[in-house]
Amino acid sequence: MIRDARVLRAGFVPREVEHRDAEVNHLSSVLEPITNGEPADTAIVTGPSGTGKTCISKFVTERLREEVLDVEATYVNCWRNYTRFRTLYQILDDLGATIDIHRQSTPHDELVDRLQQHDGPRTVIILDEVDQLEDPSVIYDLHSLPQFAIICIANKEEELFSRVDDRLVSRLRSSEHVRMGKYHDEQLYDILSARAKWGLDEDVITDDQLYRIADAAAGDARLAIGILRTAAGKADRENHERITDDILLDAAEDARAQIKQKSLDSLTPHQRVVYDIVREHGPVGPSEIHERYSEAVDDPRTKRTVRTYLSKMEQYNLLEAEGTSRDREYSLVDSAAASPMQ
Ligand SMILES: Nc1ncnc2c1ncn2[C@@H]1O[C@H](COP(=O)(O)OP(=O)(O)OP(=O)(O)O)[C@@H](O)[C@H]1O
Repeated sequence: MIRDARVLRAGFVPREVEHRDAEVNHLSSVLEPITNGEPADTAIVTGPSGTGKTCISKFVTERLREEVLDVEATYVNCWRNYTRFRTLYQILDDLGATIDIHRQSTPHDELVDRLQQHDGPRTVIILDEVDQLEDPSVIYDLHSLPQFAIICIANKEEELFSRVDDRLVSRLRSSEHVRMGKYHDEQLYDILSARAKWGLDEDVITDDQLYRIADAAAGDARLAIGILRTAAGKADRENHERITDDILLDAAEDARAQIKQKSLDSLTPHQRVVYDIVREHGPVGPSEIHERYSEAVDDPRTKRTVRTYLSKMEQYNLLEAEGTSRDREYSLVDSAAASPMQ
């Protein structure tokens, strides 16, 4: 049943990406100067969850590295490494320059100095989930170092810009911006079909079933591939020769639950407190959320930061908001109401 399980994993970067030629070309052209040893502009890649931001950024960087010898790449998930220190440390660690850095005592400036002194090949730094940085000034640190080309990935540009100071906003506004929209069903079908071709034995799933997955995933390639993976896994475990319609129905629910759990596990401790407040008191407005949150934690972040937490959780389908910006209220997403598998 399963020919190559890697192809069905969430983080897999395929040899060919589907339907993103314009975005691939745009991003490649922004990074192109580093292939001649020149500094490149910072690129900002935005779009909803599952639109291929990470995949396309890694794909383009890998292709560059295939073309020229002296380009390196490093990837940091800023949601996981949400402090300035951790992001800088992660990059230095990837470059092999963390020996004698003490996790607690080394000042930030020294980490930045180290990066500045780095005299290895030019390096593309992918800052994924960059809108999750508690202190976005790390973008400024990196932006000013010519030996690094930066790709900043975020869901919404406003969220990124609202949290950085003016000098950085003006620099970022003049950066190259690659926007990714949700996929149409046909596009998702093509993405799924390529994965099924490489990952599964022949005739394990029908075209009609692939279309139904595409439809249920509503533009989100992460969910679409998750449904395919879950269905194939179950069919394989139960020794079916094909993916049955019943398996497919359950797979949509299971894949959503898995993605939700992963998103919950990604929340920072402060975000988790905010999520729990909405769970217990929703529907609830941002002011009340902030009040309750400030009482619950020792060093509360600003209202603006908590608003970005709420927006992120909305993007990741953990929370939903109702009302206009004045009377907006948040509650937990009702998973049962998600677009069902037909
Ligand atoms: N155009 C594409 N061609 C082939 N596979 C794709 C394409 N776009 C996305 N994928 C696949 O879909 C999955 C989700 O994509 P990706 O992680 O890049 O989304 P994202 O926009 O970064 O989402 P998030 O904001 O949730 O991190 C990955 O497995 C990726 O390989």
